[in-house]
Amino acid sequence: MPDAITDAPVPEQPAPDTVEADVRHEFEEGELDLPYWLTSTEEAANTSFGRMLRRLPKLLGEAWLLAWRVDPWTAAGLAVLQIAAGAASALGVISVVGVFNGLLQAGPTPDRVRAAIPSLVLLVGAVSLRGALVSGAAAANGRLTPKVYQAAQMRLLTLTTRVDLATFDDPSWRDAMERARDRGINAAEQLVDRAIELVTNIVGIAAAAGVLLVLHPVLLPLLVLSVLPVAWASVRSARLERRRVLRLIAVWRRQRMLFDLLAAREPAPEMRAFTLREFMLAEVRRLIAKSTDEEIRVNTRRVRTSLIGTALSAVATGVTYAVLFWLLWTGRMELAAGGGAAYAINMGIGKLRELTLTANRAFEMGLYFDDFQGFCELSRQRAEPTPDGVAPRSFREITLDRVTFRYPDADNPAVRDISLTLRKGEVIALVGENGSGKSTLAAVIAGLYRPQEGSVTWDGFDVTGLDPETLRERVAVVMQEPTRWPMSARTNITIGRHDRAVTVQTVHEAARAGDAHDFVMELSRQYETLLSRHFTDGADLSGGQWQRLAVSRAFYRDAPLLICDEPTANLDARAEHDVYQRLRELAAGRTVVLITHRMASVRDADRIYVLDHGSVVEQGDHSTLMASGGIYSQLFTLQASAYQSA
Ligand SMILES: Nc1ncnc2c1ncn2[C@@H]1O[C@H](COP(=O)(O)OP(=O)(O)OP(=O)(O)O)[C@@H](O)[C@H]1O
Repeated sequence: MPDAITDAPVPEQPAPDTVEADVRHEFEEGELDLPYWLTSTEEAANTSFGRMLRRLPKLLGEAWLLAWRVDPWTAAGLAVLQIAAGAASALGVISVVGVFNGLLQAGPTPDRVRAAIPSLVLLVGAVSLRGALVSGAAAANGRLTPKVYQAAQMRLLTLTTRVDLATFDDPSWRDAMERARDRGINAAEQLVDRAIELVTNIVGIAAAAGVLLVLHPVLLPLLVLSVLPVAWASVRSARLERRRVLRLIAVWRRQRMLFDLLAAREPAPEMRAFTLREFMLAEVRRLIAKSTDEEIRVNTRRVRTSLIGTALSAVATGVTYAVLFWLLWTGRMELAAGGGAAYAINMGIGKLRELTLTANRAFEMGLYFDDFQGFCELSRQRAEPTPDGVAPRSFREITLDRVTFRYPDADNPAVRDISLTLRKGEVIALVGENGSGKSTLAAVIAGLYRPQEGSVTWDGFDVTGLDPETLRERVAVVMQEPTRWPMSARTNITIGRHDRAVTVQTVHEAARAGDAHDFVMELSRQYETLLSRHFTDGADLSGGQWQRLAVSRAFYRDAPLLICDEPTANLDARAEHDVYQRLRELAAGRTVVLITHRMASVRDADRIYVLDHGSVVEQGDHSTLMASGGIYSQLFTLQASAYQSA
């Protein structure tokens, strides 16, 4: 989208429509025709068939295991009912053949009817029994599949929330997550169904095949042959659809992102202010057109494939019946047996088609369930290690020794070779230009990212040996872009220590410390006001008010290490002054890491680290750094002079 526009080559003195054409050209290539970021999924689509066939039994087993874990009694009941239904339908086939045998045998008609009656009674019994069993199975299924869906959803969320933070910046993991979420969860549910259906079909076919084998062995392979083209067509069709999904998954993601942007409250003002409506709609239209074209193309190919399969199958069925007639013609088979055989062939073809369709659906769902399982496995590999060590309740010293951290897929480290020490009761400031690595370093200190090189120690304990959750229990963070939790004002504060019993006094204290109390009291339901305009009676706050709530949340957390990433960027001058005043009070006995671009706020810090391109280039207190005449003194003087001249 916009990046494609900026990257587009612009001729020196272009005619306006030449630029338009270039831009459009660049634009169109970006999404579908040049999907370098889709290469891996393309490969998956190409290589998945053989692998998938080999994996299918295992996947069916895994889906079944999921169902078994969720509700073993219902799962077992369902399996028994479905298999019994298959057996009843097999009995039906055999009894119909018996009816034919009776009716077509030699002798007077009343004798023939009499001979057919026992089989007819058996047939009625088998059909009724099958009906009852199928209803029972449907009831069990209705109970089981929602639970499987729920279990799959919970597994996905549990694993997603357990991966380490850096994994969220890995696009391949995000793609895998989208695929697992979009289709994988459904596939888990459906695969359980398909696994059972497959068994039922196989029982039914075994009956038809048994009958044919007894009547004449040559009929069975012919029967199989007549269904093979349909099977081929179904599998090919599933692969085409799967390839479409893989090709378009990133386009759909983008489409959904744009859809959310167009429908969400937050970007709505800017969308109007910049008159972006047509621009954005055009982009959505373009993406929809791309995916619709692809869908039509694939649908046409699927229909063509199905037509070829059906035509070939019709020819093979014709051959089967021709062979049957030949057997009757040449006296190799009795007429009575011929009637039964014709019925068994008809039934067999129907059952085999059902089996093919079920197997195909199982195959298709297996592909998506494979995605789901693959994502679960990937997330397990990326799960944060949870060593047994417990972080000390408080600490005297946190030391970073030659720490380097690189985001996934990034060319350069965001912080490199950094050594520093934070002592209890100190206020440490991190300053530097945009992108110099301050937030990343703060996240490393907070235990949110694990550095690839170097070590972080708390009172000499290497954090790699400590359970990260216990470490974070000791840290309070005011994020640069605090999350606007769509919950009440009270919860927005108490979520900072959600497991602590809430008292009015502690909530008010934290809110006062973060300068949030006064405006919260002005809300329609004060602390109980829902902070989301998406719901009736919900309220929204200004950027500064949200920031004050975030500061209050951090105060409420009451942790020995407080990390503030530009806590006052949206605050007015008075609120900023008050917050810093309280931060200084709070710092007594605690450690504060402060990131800010407002140089006046850091002059009282015990130590200031100046970052540039991920490295510490200067350090010391305010007067030392001013005296050295480096970046810090330049930035400070620049800001001070701006105020003085104003
Ligand atoms: N999630 C991420 N994935 C990949 N790269 C990132 C990510 N976050 C930051 N970076 C990159 O890491 C570098 C350091 O970013 P960081 O946010 O730490 O800088 P900063 O000094 O806090 O900037 P600012 O003053 O603008 O907040 C930048 O080059 C940035 O592009």
